[in-house]
Amino acid sequence: MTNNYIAGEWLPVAGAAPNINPSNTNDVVGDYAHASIAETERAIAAAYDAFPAWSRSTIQTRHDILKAIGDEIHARKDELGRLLSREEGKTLPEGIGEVARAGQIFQFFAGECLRMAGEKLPSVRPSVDVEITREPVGVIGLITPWNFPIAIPAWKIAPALAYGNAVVFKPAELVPGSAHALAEIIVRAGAPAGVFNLVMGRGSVVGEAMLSSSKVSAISFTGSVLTGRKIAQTCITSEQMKKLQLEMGGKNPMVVLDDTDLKLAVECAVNSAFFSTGQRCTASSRLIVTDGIHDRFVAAMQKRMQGLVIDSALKAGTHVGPVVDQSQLDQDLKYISIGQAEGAKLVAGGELLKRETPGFYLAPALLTEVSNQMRVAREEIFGPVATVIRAKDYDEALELANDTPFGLSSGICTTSLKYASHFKRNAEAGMVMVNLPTAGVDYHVPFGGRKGSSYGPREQGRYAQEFYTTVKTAYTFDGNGP
Ligand SMILES: NC(=O)C1=CN([C@@H]2O[C@H](COP(=O)(O)OP(=O)(O)OC[C@H]3O[C@@H](n4cnc5c(N)ncnc54)[C@H](OP(=O)(O)O)[C@@H]3O)[C@@H](O)[C@H]2O)C=CC1
Ligand SMILES: O=C(O)CCC(=O)C(=O)O
Repeated sequence: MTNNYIAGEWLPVAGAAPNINPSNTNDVVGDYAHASIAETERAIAAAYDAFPAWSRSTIQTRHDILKAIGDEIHARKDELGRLLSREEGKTLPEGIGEVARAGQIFQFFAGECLRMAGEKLPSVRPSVDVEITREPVGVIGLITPWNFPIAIPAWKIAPALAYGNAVVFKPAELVPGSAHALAEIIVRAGAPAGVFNLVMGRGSVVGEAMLSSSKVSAISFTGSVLTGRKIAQTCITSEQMKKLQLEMGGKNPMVVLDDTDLKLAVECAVNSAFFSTGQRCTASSRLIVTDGIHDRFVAAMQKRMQGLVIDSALKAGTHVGPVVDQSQLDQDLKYISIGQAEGAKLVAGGELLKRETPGFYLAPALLTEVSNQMRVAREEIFGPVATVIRAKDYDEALELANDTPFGLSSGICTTSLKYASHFKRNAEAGMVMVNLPTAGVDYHVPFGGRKGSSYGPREQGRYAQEFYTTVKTAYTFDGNGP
């Protein structure tokens, strides 16, 4: 059984759960610990005790630890990528790519340790100086989803440690393997006891213990809107007001205009909607296509989708791996039926597939004749299911793109500089992509959305310091006269 890492020790715990390979449900990746409330509280207390010393550690110490973590992840990207793909179901190139990205994130934040800066300003009063500095926040609880088993933990853990915070990390129950491997690397790199704690287990047990603890100053969460709202309700009450960062769902539009390069638009749509099995909060799930190109676009999509290889994540040549588990598969199938019942037409995919090994294989689905008011166009499905919505022109396409409760990523495919520039300025989203998939972001720039997609400061890049630090303004009177 694989243990939790609490207070500087790998601790055996009472409970464990099997980690199943979605490409082959007969393959158990391992049995991973399930922590209790008491064990979670122990991890929180250890982080709380370790915080003062770590917050005063030198930037060189933090840099060296983060760099060692990033370097080891990078050096082992093939092996760790295989583990990730085995437990989550994204293809091997996607798994290896994600691990490489996690390594780069730690290397980036190693550099950020050395780039911490403050400000010195004149005061409005004589002989007074004002200094503005950033300080760590305290113990930060990190709650992560299953769809990016190492990159999302990396982009929360790396800035948390870089800016001097102590961490209690709860990975998603479905993907403990990558989290455990990452924890081993962090420990090996020399993070002092208590500074980093891995507590695997249920959201309803471990997660909730973190939310209600007065020793946890801040929570960074990525996952569903439902859980995000619940977290907000627990963390911001009359009893406690934790600092919060919530990254939740998306219903990301990709606008395709008449003047687009059709081949490019189809590649962007297939990548955004179906790669990583559509299980990305940045996935394009609404393809908003103007009249003049609509039918040609749908036909080209059907043709392109016929060429997609859906198979085991670990098999060479697979383009789309399995859905992560039975419950997500049920959700995908349910939404395909809901769409059809609402009047949408299933023009490609949507059927269950049998492969050499038993797994959750679903042919990516394309629904046409979708209106923006249908449930399939409004609710996050989180699977390889895309909808096509017809628009009469650019203005209507933009209006439809913005008519959603979400606002994470928004894309446009066009050869027109005029429309691309207008879209960049007017898309109501945190990220805008021109002639690119809506998913797949750089690791050194801010990530996050608007409206129902995100709450709190941005993640990633140097903007991450907004969440992982707190600002101090210090005034000094030097005793001299004016
Ligand atoms: N926007 C995004 O990036 C993501 C969106 N989703 C959406 O969420 C749906 C369900 O996926 P799911 O993984 O269940 O998402 P959840 O939001 O339930 O899970 C995300 C994380 O939160 C934890 N969690 C669950 N309940 C609580 C709680 N009460 N208190 C604290 N932490 C909690 C989970 O733990 P545990 O491991 O026990 O579940 C997991 O670590 C998907 O179908 C998709 O629509 C999912 C993943 C990512
Ligand atoms: O698109 C990406 O690169 C990141 C997506 C993501 O963070 C998510 O799906 O949770």
